[in-house]
Amino acid sequence: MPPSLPPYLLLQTSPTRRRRSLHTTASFPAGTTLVTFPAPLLALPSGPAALTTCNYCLQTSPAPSEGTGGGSSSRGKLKACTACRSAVYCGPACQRAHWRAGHRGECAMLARVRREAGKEWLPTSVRAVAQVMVGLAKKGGGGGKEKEKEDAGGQGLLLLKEAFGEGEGALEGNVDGFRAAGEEVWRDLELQATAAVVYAGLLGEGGGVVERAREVLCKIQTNAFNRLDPDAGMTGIFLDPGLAMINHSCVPNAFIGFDKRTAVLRAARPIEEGEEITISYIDNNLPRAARHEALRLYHFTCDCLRCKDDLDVYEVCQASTAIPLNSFSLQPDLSKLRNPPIDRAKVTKAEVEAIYKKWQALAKPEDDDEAEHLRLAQARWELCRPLVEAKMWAVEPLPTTILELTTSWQTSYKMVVYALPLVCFLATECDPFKMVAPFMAWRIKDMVAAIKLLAVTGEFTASGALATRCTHEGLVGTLAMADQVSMCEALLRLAVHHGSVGAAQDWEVLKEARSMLADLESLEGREQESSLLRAWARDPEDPEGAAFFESQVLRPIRTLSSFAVEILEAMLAGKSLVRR
Ligand SMILES: C[S@@+](CC[C@H](N)C(=O)[O-])C[C@H]1O[C@@H](n2cnc3c(N)ncnc32)[C@H](O)[C@@H]1O
Repeated sequence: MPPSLPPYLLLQTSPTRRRRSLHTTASFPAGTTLVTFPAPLLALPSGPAALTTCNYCLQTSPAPSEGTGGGSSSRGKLKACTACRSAVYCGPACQRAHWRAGHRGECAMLARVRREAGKEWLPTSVRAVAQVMVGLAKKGGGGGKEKEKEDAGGQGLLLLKEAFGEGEGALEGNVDGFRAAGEEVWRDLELQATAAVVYAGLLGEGGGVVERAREVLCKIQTNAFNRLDPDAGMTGIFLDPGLAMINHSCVPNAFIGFDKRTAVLRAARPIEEGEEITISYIDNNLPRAARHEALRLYHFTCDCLRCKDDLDVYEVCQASTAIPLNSFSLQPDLSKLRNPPIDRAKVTKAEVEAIYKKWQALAKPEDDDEAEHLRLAQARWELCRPLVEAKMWAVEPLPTTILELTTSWQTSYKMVVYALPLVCFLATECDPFKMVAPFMAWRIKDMVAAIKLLAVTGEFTASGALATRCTHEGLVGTLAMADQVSMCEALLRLAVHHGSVGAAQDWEVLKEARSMLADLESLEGREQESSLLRAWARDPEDPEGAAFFESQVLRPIRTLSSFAVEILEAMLAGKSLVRR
């Protein structure tokens, strides 16, 4: 039993290809933190990010500044290890902790690679395999196993040997699956394994050391998680033998978040006693063929309910036990989540698969050329037309098409005002159906994006500049009439409440939301509005608070959201922008 697992999660072993799985011995409400994994076997920033991300806590920092010319180099606020200069840290505490957690074993190797091969960093998988191989090559302390257990490093070494060994506690490697995946895949693994062995200085060991390293790589590919950071995107890999016992489902009951060097497993919906804990290894909202393609790396065919019955995102949402959590959200109309107003007759699932394939095949512009990006957005929107006709806004690739456009408009002088209806649309018509639990990070991120846009449009409204920056009279009129400060306060209360459940307490987005809320609460002359919103946040059924939220927040957000499609049609399909 991996030591990182608590007693209320039972490891079960069956002879099927799924082998081991984790089951609960108790029930848990949605949002419960089930386990934290603070001491991974491997936690690495990705490739070159080793020079811009603290190698221990994995926090990124501003762009590197020039070295000081002495024995150590300074990279922004990060300081490099003076010996290898290939691992950087945000402070001495992280540097010391990383030394104990594994840098002790790789420092000399990284220094040699820099000296002899001129490489400042290694590809993530190569560095990971080299780290493991160096660890496995260690003979252990002079005092034997018992002595090894006594010190923290020894404990880590024992776990490493167990995970990458052959015994019962060994990680699944799917080696036969990788071998059967074809010559190209197998050869590529060999190249990476060879590089790791060479860099680790173990080539002379003989005895099938490259073969051994390839098996290590197979285990890492099967069990390490891409450390997905909602702010910075992908930032490296994370492997814990306990976390690695959790199987995949496209309708998972749990999800992983990352907080610096710790992975946190939380319940995505209420979980019953005895249920298997599952997470999604991939973006589970893609159409089935795309999901199965993404899962090929794991060498199994998913037979979850979503796959068996080919359920789309709306069918999954309709059956979700997390729906009631939306009473306190921007989509409190629970009947809409249970009976979405879509027209399935307009597009078949096979057509959705075909749309997704063509959408993926569209070439992305290589630079920032605005015209090229617009052409791509137009082509994507045209491909998604059957989904638009069916009003299936939450079915990929439509929400991603809208999200990418919104993200680029947010920072565009010309388009920023139009980004607001789009982000309101995402937060009400796409996100709640795709991610039913309101504490999911992407739902919170879109709400915070709406708050920031409201702050921008609020300034334009106050200065009278709005009408000159926007030709959509409905949008101008709605913003002129809206109490944009109360809208911001309500969104902030939602973000802070749900962010505190589903994310790390020092998640940047959450910290920012907390500080913006404190600023708004201290504004003079808004005592009445604030008190009504506080009442609604305490109890979403509070009659006065709920009425205020409905009329001053939800109604304008729905109106803004209702402009999104005509704005998209005008900007992407050349239709006129309706003036009202
Ligand atoms: C991270 S491990 C999960 C633990 C694994 N079951 C074990 O016994 O070590 C990932 C591997 O587990 C298996 N697996 C995970 N989810 C599965 C599923 N839904 N159906 C079948 N096999 C699955 C696959 O072999 C996959 O490559």
